This record gives sequence, C-alpha cells and structure tokens, in this order.
Amino acid sequence: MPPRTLTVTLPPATANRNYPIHIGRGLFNQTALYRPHLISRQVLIVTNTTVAPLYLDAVRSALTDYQVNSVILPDGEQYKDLATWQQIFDVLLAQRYGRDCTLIALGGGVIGDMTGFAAASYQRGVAFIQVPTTLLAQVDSSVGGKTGINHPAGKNMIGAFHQPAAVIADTDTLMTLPERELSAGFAEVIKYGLIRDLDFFNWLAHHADGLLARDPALLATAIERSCQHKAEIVEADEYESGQRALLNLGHTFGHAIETGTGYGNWLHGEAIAVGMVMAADLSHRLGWLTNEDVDRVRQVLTAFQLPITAPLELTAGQMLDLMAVDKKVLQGKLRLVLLTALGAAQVTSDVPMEQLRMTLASASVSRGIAWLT
Ligand SMILES: NC(=O)c1ccc[n+]([C@@H]2O[C@H](COP(=O)([O-])OP(=O)(O)OC[C@H]3O[C@@H](n4cnc5c(N)ncnc54)[C@H](O)[C@@H]3O)[C@@H](O)[C@H]2O)c1
Ligand SMILES: O=C(O)C(=O)C[C@@H](O)[C@H](O)[C@H](O)COP(=O)(O)O
Ligand SMILES: [Zn+2]
Repeated sequence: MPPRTLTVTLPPATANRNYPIHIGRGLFNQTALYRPHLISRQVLIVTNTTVAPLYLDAVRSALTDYQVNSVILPDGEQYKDLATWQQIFDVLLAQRYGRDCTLIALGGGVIGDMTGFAAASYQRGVAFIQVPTTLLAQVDSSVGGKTGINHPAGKNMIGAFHQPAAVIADTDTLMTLPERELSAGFAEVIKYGLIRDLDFFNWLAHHADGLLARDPALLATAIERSCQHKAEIVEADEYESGQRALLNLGHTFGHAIETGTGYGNWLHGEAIAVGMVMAADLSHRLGWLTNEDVDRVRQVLTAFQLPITAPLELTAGQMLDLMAVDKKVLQGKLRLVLLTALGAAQVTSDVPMEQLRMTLASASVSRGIAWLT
C-alpha cells in the first residue's frame, strides 16, 4: 500500500495554514516529510519514557542535518499536567531555542496535546509537527489543533487551538501498541461512524476481528477515513462554534469518568465508549433511537473489546457535578451531543434531568438504582 496524503485546508490568517496528513508505513525516517516544515535548524522532539526507546532514534535519523534535542516526559494521562508540561520550556530555554524553532510531538494523544500547547505558548507561538504513534492519535488527536493539559477538576481545561505544520502517521508503530490501547483508539473511530457515516460504522462492525488483528490494509482504510472526517469538520468549524462539537459525542460523560476516577485509570477511549453508550441511551429515552439501535452501539463497542458500563465508584450526583464543567456548557446549561439516528448527531441543551439521571443509572449494571443517589 503506498502512503496517502490528505490535506487540511484552513483559511489563511497571516500565512498559509494548510497542512498535510501523511499516512503509511515506514514514514518515520523520511527526511523529506519533515524538511518543508522546519523553519530553522532548531528542533525539539518531545516524547515519553515508553515511546523514546522504541522510536526516538528512528526520528532522529531523519534529522541529522538539524540541531536536535529531546525531552522525555513520564508516561501517562496523570502527567498531562502543568508541572510536567513545564519541563518542555526548561529545555527550550536552556538550549536557547528561538521563535523559529520546531517542536515534534512523538507519541500518543497525551504527548501530542502537551507538545502542541507548549508550541502554542513558547514565545507566544512556534511551529510543531505531530508524529502520532497510537491509533487514537493517528485518527483523532494529531489532527485539528486542539492542544492542552488537564486540571485536577477537569479534562483539557487549560489549552489553546494551535494547528500543526504537518502530521506524519507511520502506521508501523501500531504493531507495538498494547491491545488495550488499540481498542481505546477504535472508540474514536467508531465515533465518526456514529456521528456522520453509517456505512463506515457498518464497515467497522464487519471488520472488527481483522482490525483488532492489525491487518495493515484495514487499518490504513480506517485511519484514512477517520482523518478525512476529522479534516472536513475542522475545515468547516475550526474553533468549535458549531458542528465541531459533534466530535465530542460521549465526551461530556467520558471526561467526567476520567476525572472522577483519577486520570489514567480509565483510558480516554474507554471512557468515551461508555459515554457513547450513555449518549445513545439518552437519545433512546428522547425517542430519537430505537432500542435496537442502542443495542447495536453496545454490540459494536463490545466487538472492539471496549467497556459499555460505567465505573461503580461514581454516583450520579458526582457525575453531574463533573459534567457541569464541560466546555460545551453555555450560560450554565449543559449541552450534550446526542444521536438522532445511527450516523447522525446533534447538540442539544434541552436535556430533561430525570431522563439524564435514568441514563446514568442504567449504564451502571451492577449498582443499578442505588447509583441514582
Ligand atoms: N487533541 C485532540 O483532538 C484529542 C483527541 C482525542 C484525544 N485526545 C487526548 O489524547 C489522550 C489519549 O491519547 P492516547 O490514547 O494516544 O493515549 P497516550 O498518549 O497515553 O498513549 C497510550 C499509551 O501507549 C503508549 N504508546 C504510544 N505509542 C506507542 C507505540 N507505538 N507502541 C507502544 N506503546 C505506545 C504511551 O506511552 C501510553 O502508555 C487523552 O489525553 C485525550 O484527552 C486529544
Ligand atoms: O477535535 C475535537 O474537537 C474533539 O472534540 C476530539 C475529541 O476526541 C478530543 O477528545 C478532544 O480533546 C475533546 O475536546 P474538549 O474540548 O472536550 O476537551
Ligand atoms: Zn476524544
């Protein structure tokens, strides 16, 4: 399979902001993919303790003509925080990096979000390249320019929109990804099917076994179609004043689960899988989906080894408190992404509290009604 390149086309602010998404095997060490986006010789690779031993040398080998430094952060969602993020600036300043430097994010979504936010902030904004190494990062987080870090009270609460100069998604990296992480990535892939592409959703259901077995052709198709969806939405609504919010399907619930259970205990994709079941359940309670539709959502997520029930340690009250800090809240009112059919979504602020509480209770199989308190 030859590599594919998609383009994210954005309106120019002061300069051309379009950027390529390269998808394919063996892309890491191709100097030609990096060179057009490097403004000066100063390059900082940001990665973590798991990814560095696997791939840092390969990326460095593409950049022998440059002054390359690296910063290796601790691994985990619990380190997507202010203190860890500051380490990036310590290196940039110690090495006297200027405004024409380029940061490279080598890793999953955590590294991508933190590096992008560092690039948005250092000297008020420098360039960065996304080199995503997880499925989730290749299909979602590396594209679109949402960058940031967590606060103990809420996910991604501190951040900026800052688009990358390029995305280089080397699909060979997925061969070393743990199975649990691969499944978590599929939650965001399934999300595209649920919000805007029923054919893709059905295709994913049909190929679940092959995708989990990492068939390279199937993976390439899933990644390309996901990036196409993300690019189209970001091109239409870069700053989330409208349809970009649909990419948040399951996230109001999921982010509450991640924050409430302690960052890193539930993977982002796992929490979003449960969140999508909750969104589907609530859509059914509003009469928008049939019972069979909701079962189908559960079945497909289960086929990808994803959870479909909520963590037991959170009460509905705690969930609602955590959901109240969601970034989609407007004038103090919760706004949720719900499904009007499989393959179609909308944002609604008219969520009856009683129905929402029923949804929160029903997604917790073991605790049932006690979870309502
Ligand atoms: N900016 C966005 O648009 C956006 C979109 C979705 C998710 N996110 C964020 O992304 C994060 C989740 O990203 P993630 O799922 O990639 O998690 P992650 O970055 O924590 O990576 C998952 C795990 O896999 C390891 N890893 C990475 N690449 C590997 C490889 N090739 N082989 C072996 N191990 C590898 C990592 O070290 C980590 O332990 C969350 O913080 C979420 O909020 C952001
Ligand atoms: O790109 C977007 O827009 C998304 O919402 C993609 C999500 O998968 C991602 O998890 C994002 O970081 C969530 O954004 P947030 O604004 O709810 O923090
Ligand atoms: Zn997400």
